[in-house]
Amino acid sequence: MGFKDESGNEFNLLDDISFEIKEGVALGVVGESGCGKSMTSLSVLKLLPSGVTIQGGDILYKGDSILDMNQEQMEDIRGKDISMIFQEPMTALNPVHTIGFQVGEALKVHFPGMKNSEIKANVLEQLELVGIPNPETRYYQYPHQFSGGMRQRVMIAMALICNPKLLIADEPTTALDVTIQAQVLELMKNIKQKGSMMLVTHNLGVVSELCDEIVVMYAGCVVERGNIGEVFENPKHPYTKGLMAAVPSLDSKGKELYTIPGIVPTVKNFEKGCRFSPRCEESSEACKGIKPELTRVGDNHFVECWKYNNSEGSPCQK
Ligand SMILES: Nc1ncnc2c1ncn2[C@@H]1O[C@H](COP(=O)(O)OP(=O)(O)OP(=O)(O)O)[C@@H](O)[C@H]1O
Repeated sequence: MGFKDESGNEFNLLDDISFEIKEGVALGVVGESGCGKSMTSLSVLKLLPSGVTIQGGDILYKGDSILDMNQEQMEDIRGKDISMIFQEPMTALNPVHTIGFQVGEALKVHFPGMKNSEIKANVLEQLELVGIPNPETRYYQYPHQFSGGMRQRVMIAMALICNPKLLIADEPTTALDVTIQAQVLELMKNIKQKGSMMLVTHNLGVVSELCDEIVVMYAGCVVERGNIGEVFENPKHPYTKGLMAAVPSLDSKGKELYTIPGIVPTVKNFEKGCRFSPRCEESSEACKGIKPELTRVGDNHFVECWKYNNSEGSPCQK
């Protein structure tokens, strides 16, 4: 996936992204800001910002290519089969429509035969399920009458109203304060029982609580992915190890918190070889020049690092 700058130069924002979300599985996508998490999740629903295009590869939903789908087919899938929760509920909600209208809109679009009374009953049930008190009253209220946490619950109700097979949640708790975050996470845990989930977050703690599998992204690439237990117990990529070491814990109280040296490069400054090598404490000459391939290092555990590329692993079958 790439874009052209003002001078017409083309840049690859995402490269060689490969992963699968199986039915009933919650996948966490982590990485620092600017690593490409949001671009990856937006591409699943073809909601990329203008100027950013997908130039190769494929995105399959139940075996069908999303990239080959036309506008009408995409509209049929969005909100019904695959739905999305965004970081900022206020920007995603329309201030001039009631909450009831907005939550029920997807039902009207996807189930045109559904009676208004049925739509309302479904909306009230959904508002109740996501923990909004007094749904009968709240149904007729507007977004500005809701707190940040309640607005996020409305967003979740909107995303779930058609019982999607896959829910994509991009930093669903970032804009909320800590106590509300905990409540929304609890809600997400319940949602997880109902289908597949792709959870985009900076927060490894959230991933460990909610997810079955993890994808670690760095500078537009997947650098490690696999089963959550395996990756957390035995992280292989120096970047994953760095992210884990940077999580504060009770043991680290009073000690200086580890930070990964340097910053994520912008797309114009990606290294030719391993993109993490300039920040990597384990890098060697082998890391410069050619990008490593994603390599299998366990049953469901893959890593893109020269340390494993030639010796311990075998190339991943994409
Ligand atoms: N509209 C755009 N046009 C071109 N490049 C963009 C655009 N939006 C984002 N980018 C670039 O794409 C790359 C990936 O950004 P993305 O938002 O996917 O990262 P992220 O990991 O989700 O970050 P965050 O956690 O801050 O949301 C970054 O280098 C960013 O600068």
